[in-house]
Amino acid sequence: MRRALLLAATPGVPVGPNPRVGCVLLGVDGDPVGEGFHRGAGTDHAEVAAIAAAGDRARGATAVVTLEPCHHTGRTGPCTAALQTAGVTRVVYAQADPNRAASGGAQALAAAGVDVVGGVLADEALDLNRVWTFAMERQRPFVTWKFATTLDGRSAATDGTSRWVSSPQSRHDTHRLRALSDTMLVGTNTVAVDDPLLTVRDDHDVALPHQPLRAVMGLRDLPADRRVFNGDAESLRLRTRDPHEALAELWQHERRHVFLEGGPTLAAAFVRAGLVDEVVAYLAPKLLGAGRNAVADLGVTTMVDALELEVDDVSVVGPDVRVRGRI
Ligand SMILES: NC(=O)C1=CN([C@@H]2O[C@H](COP(=O)(O)OP(=O)(O)OC[C@H]3O[C@@H](n4cnc5c(N)ncnc54)[C@H](OP(=O)(O)O)[C@@H]3O)[C@@H](O)[C@H]2O)C=CC1
Ligand SMILES: Nc1c(N[C@@H]2O[C@H](COP(=O)(O)O)[C@@H](O)[C@H]2O)[nH]c(=O)[nH]c1=O
Repeated sequence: MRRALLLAATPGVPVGPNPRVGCVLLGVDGDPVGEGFHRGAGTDHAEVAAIAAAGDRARGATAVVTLEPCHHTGRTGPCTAALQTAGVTRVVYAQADPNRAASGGAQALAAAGVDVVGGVLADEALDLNRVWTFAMERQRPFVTWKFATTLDGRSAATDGTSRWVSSPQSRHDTHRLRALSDTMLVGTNTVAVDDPLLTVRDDHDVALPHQPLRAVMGLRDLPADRRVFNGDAESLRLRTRDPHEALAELWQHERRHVFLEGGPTLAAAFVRAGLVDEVVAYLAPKLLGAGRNAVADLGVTTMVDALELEVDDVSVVGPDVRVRGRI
């Protein structure tokens, strides 16, 4: 299972809405005879890739897989059928499939006479697909709200400028985090004021080959020549002010992880709706004294009602401090 977990964690995969999955096939004498991992929606599932690698040696084999084998036809066929056709007689999996559409594989295999064991290193498998699992259980994308603020809690100066609050090191770090998501999200006013690109770029400011969707939320019309609508990545207008509606639409587009980059108005709307699942704040050692608050009104009027973060990481990034936590 540790080998299967390593395969699942292969960097750069999967591309698209699917989880990371790895599989090792052990032949009748217990030696590995094939292995595989999932590369992204529409490509072979890990079990099918491992079976292809094992060939005839899959007959009588044990499949060790990080996620319960799927039992549905999506873009590809059910792994339960592929395992049985290949003659696999035992299946050991880590995490039960939280995807309602694809679950039931363990039960189906057991009913067909396959020896099935679940839950082996389940926590490690879950950790690998933390965001995807959350999204599947809630049937909506996981939301990370990231913002950069001065020490006195400002995200822009009074004239609207915010380039830059955080240091180059922090901004490189942000691009690393952007790359982990499948959707960038900002409000219409950030597009109007900042004209952001919202792409994922490397340390030399070059766009990476795979880009998240760039979503802009709000009702107003925006000029077509804003950079967020250029051809560097896909763009989407979410013509709503309702965070639930926006996430539902993104879910329809098979989005699992939204990276909300502001501004303060949109961020407040998501916080008030209880739809921020992770906060990443970069605190820059700068003072503005006036300007835009890092987040707009949250309806909190007294200290005991302050929203508190359960902090799981505090790191120094260049001259800034990065705080990560859950509300
Ligand atoms: N330091 C940082 O990390 C960041 C700083 N900034 C700075 O923040 C400023 C822009 O922030 P801000 O003005 O708050 O803009 P936002 O990007 O939050 O956009 C606000 C607009 O979004 C639309 N909207 C969508 N959903 C809602 C909702 N639920 N409630 C209210 N409005 C909604 C409204 O416009 P509509 O009429 O179209 O519906 C609203 O005017 C700029 O100065 C920018 O530089 C921005 C991002 C990050
Ligand atoms: N000002 C500010 C941030 N602002 C966010 O980054 C967007 C610009 O993205 P791009 O055009 O792709 O570089 C901007 O519109 C806003 O959403 N981010 C930060 O890490 N640090 C900062 O100081």
